[in-house]
Amino acid sequence: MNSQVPTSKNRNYDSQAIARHYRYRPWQAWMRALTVIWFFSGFIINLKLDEWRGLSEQNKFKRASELRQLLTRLGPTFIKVGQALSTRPDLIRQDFLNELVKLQDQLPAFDSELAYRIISSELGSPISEIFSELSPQPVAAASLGQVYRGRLHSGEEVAVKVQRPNLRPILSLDLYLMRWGASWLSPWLPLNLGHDLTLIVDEFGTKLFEEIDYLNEASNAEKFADNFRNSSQVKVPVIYWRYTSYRVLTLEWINGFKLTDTASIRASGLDPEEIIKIGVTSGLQQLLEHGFFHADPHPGNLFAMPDGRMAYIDFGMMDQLEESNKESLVDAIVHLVNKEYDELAEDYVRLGFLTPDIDIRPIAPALERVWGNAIGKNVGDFNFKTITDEYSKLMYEFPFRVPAKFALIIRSLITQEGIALSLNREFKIIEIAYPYIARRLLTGESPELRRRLLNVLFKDGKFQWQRLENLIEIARADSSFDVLPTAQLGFQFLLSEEGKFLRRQLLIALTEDDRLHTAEVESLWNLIKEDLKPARLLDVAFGALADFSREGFAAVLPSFTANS
Ligand SMILES: Nc1ncnc2c1ncn2[C@@H]1O[C@H](COP(=O)(O)OP(=O)(O)OP(=O)(O)O)[C@@H](O)[C@H]1O
Repeated sequence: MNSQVPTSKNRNYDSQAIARHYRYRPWQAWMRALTVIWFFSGFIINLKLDEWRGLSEQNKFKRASELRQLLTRLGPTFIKVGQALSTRPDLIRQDFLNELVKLQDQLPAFDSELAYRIISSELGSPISEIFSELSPQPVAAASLGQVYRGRLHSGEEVAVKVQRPNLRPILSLDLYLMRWGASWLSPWLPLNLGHDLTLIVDEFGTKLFEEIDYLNEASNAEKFADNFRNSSQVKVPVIYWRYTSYRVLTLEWINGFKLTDTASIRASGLDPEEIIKIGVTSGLQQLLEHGFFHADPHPGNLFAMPDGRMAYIDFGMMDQLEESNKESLVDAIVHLVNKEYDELAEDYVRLGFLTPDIDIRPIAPALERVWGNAIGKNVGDFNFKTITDEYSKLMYEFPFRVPAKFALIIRSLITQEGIALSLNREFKIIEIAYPYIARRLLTGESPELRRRLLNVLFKDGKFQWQRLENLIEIARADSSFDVLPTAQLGFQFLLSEEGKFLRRQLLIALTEDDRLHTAEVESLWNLIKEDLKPARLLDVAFGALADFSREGFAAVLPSFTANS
C-alpha cells in the first residue's frame, strides 16, 4: 500500500484529497471493501438466523462478543468506531454497548525491530545516541501505537510512544470507504439525527487524524499542564520535544500505579478516597473551568503517584467546550439542585440535546420522573450509570439526541465514576461534585461565575432565599469549604462597583412586600453561625477592609445610600 496518501499539508484529514487518491487506485478500495463486507455479512446473517429461529435473546451475549472481536480483527479504524459507538446509548442497543465498552484496543504488538527503525528515522539519530536504555519489548500495545520504557543520556526516565506503521494509509482507506458507504446509506436510514452521515464520518476522521499526530498530542499535554500549573495534586508528564515527532512521542515516565491496580494502591498506603477526590474535582475543573478536557480518561490513562498526586497520560483525544456551553452546564446542575425541571429542559435545548422547535412542556414532567427515580429519596443515591440508563429510555419517547461533544463528556463521567467505584464501593460522585459546584458559585472568582450566581439567586427579579440556603448547605458538605473566606469575597464583591446591582436587589429583597425578611435572614444565620466565631470574623472583616481603599468607600457609600 502506498504510504504517501495525500492529505492537506499531508497531515490533516482531507476527505477530497483521499477520494482523489483512491479514484485512481480502485482495486485497493475494492479489496478492502470486500473484506469488510465479508466480515460483516457473516455477522448479520447470524443475527438474522437467530431472529428466525427465535434465539435472539438466548444468543445476544454471544453475538455482542462476536461484534467486538469482528471490529478488533478489522483493525484500528473499526476499533475506534467501536469505542466511539460505545458512548452512544441513543444509537446502539444495550447488550452491544456493554461489549463495545470492553474494547480495550488490545492488539498484538508490532515488531520491535521495526519500531526501533521508525524511532531512529523519525528522530534522525541512531537509538544508542538518543537513549542510554530502551526496553527491548514494548510495555504496552494499543490500537494506534505502542510504548517503550527508556532513559535519556541525561538520566531522565522516559516513555517512548511509537505509531503503528502505515497507520495513515490504513485509516484513510477505511474512512474513504465509510464515507462512500455513508453517502449511499444516508437516504435509506430512518435516523432523525438531523445530520448528514458523511459529515459524521468527516468529524470522526478529523479527530482520528489529530490523534495520530503526536506533535498535536504533545501540545495538548502542555496546554493541559498549563491549566493545572497551580495544582499540587495533578501531575502531567513533561514532553521532550527534541525527541518528539509526528510518529514518535517522548515524555516523562510516570512512576505510579494505574487506577486499575487497586490492590497496589491500597498496599502502598495511599488513600483511595483522596485519589477519587482529585480525579472527580480535576475532571470538573476541566469541564467547568478550563473548558479543555481529557476525553479518554480510562483507568489505564490515570496513575496514582506515591506522593499522593494523580497523573494523567495520553492526550491524543482532547476536546474543547465553549464558554456558553460551560455556563449552560453549570445552569443545568443548579436547576437540578433546585428541582426546576422546566428550566432544565431549556438548558437541554441550549446545550443541543433538544432542537429549539420542540415543545418542551411534556418533557419537564418526564425529566422529573427520571431524576426522581435516579436520585430516589436521597441525593446521595445518584449515579451516572443509572441516569444514562434512564435517559436511554427517555430517548424513545422524546427526540433527544446526544451532541458528539457531550457523548465524550458523558463517557468520561461514567468512566471516572466507574474508576472511583472500583476504589470505593460506597463512592457517590455527587458528594464531591455538588459541593464543588456550590463552592465555585459562592466564591465566584470570575465575573461569569458571579453573573451565574446572581442568576441563581434571582428568579423573575426576586431574591431566592431558599436557593442561597441550598447552596451554602451543599457547599458545607465538603469539609474543605470554609464559609469565612467566601464571606470575605462576598463582602468585597458587595462593596465593589460590580456589586451595585446586588446591593440594590438585596435591599429590595430584605424589605419586600413591606416587611423585613428577618425569618429568612435568621435561617441563613443559623446555617453559618457556627463558622463565624467573633475572633475569626474580625480577622476577615479587617482583611476585607484592608483591601479596600478610602476612595473605594467614598465611591460606594453614596450609591449605597442613593439606591436604598
Ligand atoms: N508517561 C508514561 N509513563 C508510564 N507509562 C506510560 C506513559 N505513557 C504511556 N504509558 C503506558 O503505555 C500505555 C499506552 O499509552 P497511551 O495510552 O498513551 O497510548 P495510546 O496508544 O493512546 O493507548 P490507548 O488508546 O489505549 O489510550 C499506557 O496505558 C501506559 O501503560
